[in-house]
Amino acid sequence: MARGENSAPIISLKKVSKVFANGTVALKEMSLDIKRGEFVSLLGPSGCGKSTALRIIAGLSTASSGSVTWPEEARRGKPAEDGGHEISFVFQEPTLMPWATVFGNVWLPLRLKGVSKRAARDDVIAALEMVGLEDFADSYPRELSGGMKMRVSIARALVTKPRLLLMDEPFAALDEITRFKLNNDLLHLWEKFGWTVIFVTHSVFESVYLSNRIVVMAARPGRVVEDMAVDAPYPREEEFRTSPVYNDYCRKASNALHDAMEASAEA
Ligand SMILES: Nc1ncnc2c1ncn2[C@@H]1O[C@H](COP(=O)(O)OP(=O)(O)OP(=O)(O)O)[C@@H](O)[C@H]1O
Repeated sequence: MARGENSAPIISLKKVSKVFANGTVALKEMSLDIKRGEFVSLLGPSGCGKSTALRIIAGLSTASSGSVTWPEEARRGKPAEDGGHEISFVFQEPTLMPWATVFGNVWLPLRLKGVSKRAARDDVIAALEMVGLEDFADSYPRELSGGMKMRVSIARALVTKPRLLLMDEPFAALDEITRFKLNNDLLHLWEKFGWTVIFVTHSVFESVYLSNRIVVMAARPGRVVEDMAVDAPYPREEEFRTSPVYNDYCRKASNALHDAMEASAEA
């Protein structure tokens, strides 16, 4: 079956609202179905609720109203153990433990599940190989560049073999060359392993390059204003960045973002 087609959504948000204690309406009636294998970007101006939506999906925050369900799991009759839903989260900052080696940092999620260092070894090395850092297992974070630290953070997210990868502006703090390189590496991994990815970004260019679907959001209150497919084949390599089809999608996404910002300013 082609990715994302003819299957129950992996996660379904129905009219999800989030009102913080100070009265801020971070999300208003957000509905979103994500299917297995999709690479979905949440694109929108600052404050439109992208991170809030991701945190609710991850179970790090709860909705004030509306529902968050996992229809595919329910259909398989196999809810995730301990409500875990096989999710991993990558934040904008690598958030590595400075006193631990690269190996120790990547081992952490398994260690928290009670997996010993010896038992975790193969999985940790496999995750480091995925991000090209297998030779740096004994290095400390201070010895690594910004891009390498982010790779460690990604390896730490991958070591538990998640089905859903949530990424909150993971490359925003990196220089453009490193960002492009990590974009390519992430796409290669996604194509190989078939995860589902929800990727938060401010960048039109990054969202078009990576995703097969872009959900554009507006602020005050945070809401979905456009849901557009990026119907360009993978693998996408550097030539895609200079192709007419890429430019067309960037223009479309840029117009949608512009409209979203106007809608946010008017609100
Ligand atoms: N804990 C909180 N208490 C009160 N308001 C909050 C809290 N967290 C977020 N907000 C507000 O909710 C709105 C949505 O925030 P959120 O961080 O989800 O937006 P975002 O689209 O991810 O923004 P950015 O792109 O700047 O990271 C903003 O107005 C923000 O100030």
